[in-house]
Amino acid sequence: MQTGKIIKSNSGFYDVQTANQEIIRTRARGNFRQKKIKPIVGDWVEFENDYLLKIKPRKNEVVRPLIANVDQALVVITAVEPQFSTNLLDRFLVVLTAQKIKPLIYLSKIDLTPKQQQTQLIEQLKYYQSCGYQVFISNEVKQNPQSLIAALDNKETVLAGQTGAGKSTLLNHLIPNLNLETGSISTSLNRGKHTTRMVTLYSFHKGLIADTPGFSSLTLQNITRENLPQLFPDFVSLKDKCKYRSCVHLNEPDCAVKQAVDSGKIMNSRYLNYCQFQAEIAQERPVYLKTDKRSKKNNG
Ligand SMILES: Nc1nc2c(ncn2[C@@H]2O[C@H](COP(=O)(O)OP(=O)(O)OP(=O)(O)O)[C@@H](O)[C@H]2O)c(=O)[nH]1
Ligand SMILES: [Zn+2]
Repeated sequence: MQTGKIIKSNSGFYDVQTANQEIIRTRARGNFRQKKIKPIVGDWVEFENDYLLKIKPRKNEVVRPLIANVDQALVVITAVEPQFSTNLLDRFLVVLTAQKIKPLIYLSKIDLTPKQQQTQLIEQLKYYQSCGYQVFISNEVKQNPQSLIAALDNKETVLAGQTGAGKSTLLNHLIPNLNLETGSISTSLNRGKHTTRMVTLYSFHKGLIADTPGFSSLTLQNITRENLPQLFPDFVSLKDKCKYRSCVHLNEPDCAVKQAVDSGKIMNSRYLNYCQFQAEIAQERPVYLKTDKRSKKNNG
C-alpha cells in the first residue's frame, strides 16, 4: 500500500504524487462510487496496484475551484486593468478566511501605474500588512522572489483572483518551464469554459500551487451577521472595548470599532465594505432562517 496526494484528475483517472515525487496514475474502484465519495485534487489517498483504496479525511474542501486540503490562497489583485478595488480584496479575504484558508495578498501590474498612484497603493497595502496579512508586490517579486518563495514553500496554495488578474503570469514567472497560457488566449474564452477548466497542482519547491480557473464563488454564503466581524482581524482586536459583547459594529452605542474608524485607526474603506457585506448577508437572511432551526434558536 502506498500513500500520496492527488495532483490532477481527468476522466476517472487520478494522478497521485508520492513522497519521493513519483507521479502514479490511479483509478477509483467501484466501492468509491457506491459510497458517493469522489476523489478530488488535493486529496491525500492510499492506493495499491494503481487503484485508490482510501481518501484520508479532508482538512477543508473548496467547491469552486474543486480542491481539498488547501493551506492558503494567494489573492492576486490588480493595481490597474481592472482598477484596484478594496471591495474585491476584502471580499476575497472574508470568503477565504471563512473557509479556513489563510489569505496572502499579491498586487499585480503595479508597473502599469504612475509613481504617485504606486505610493498610494503601497500605503493602503501597508494597512493590510498591519492587520496580519502577508503582502507581495509584483515589481518587488520580479526583482527578488525569495520572500514569496519562502511563503509558498511546504504549503498547498491556490491562486485566487479574477480573470486577467495575472495568476498565470505569476506562476510562469515562479516556475519557468511551465508555459501556461496567459493574456489574450485565456481572456477570450467565455466564463463557462473557465469554470470547467481542470485544477492541477504543480510542484513548487517543497510545496504545491494550483492555478485556478478563477475563484468564481465569492458570495458570502454561510457567513452570518454575527460571524462577519470575526473575519476582519482589525475589528477583532478592538471588539472587547465595545460596550456590548455581541456588538456587530453597526448601530450599537459606544462601539470601539466605529470610534476607530472615526479616528482613522481603521481604514475607512474596510468599514464601508464591512457594512456592505452586512447588508448583503441581511438580504440573504430570511431564506437562511427558514431552513436552519439552530440559528433560529440562537437568535430567539
Ligand atoms: N505589465 C504587467 N502585465 C501583467 C502583470 N501581470 C499580468 N499581466 C498581464 O495581464 C494579462 C492577464 O494575465 P494572466 O496571467 O493571463 O491572468 P490570469 O489571472 O491568469 O487570468 P485567467 O487565466 O483568465 O484567470 C496578460 O496580458 C499579462 O501579460 C504585471 O505584473 N505587469
Ligand atoms: Zn462594536
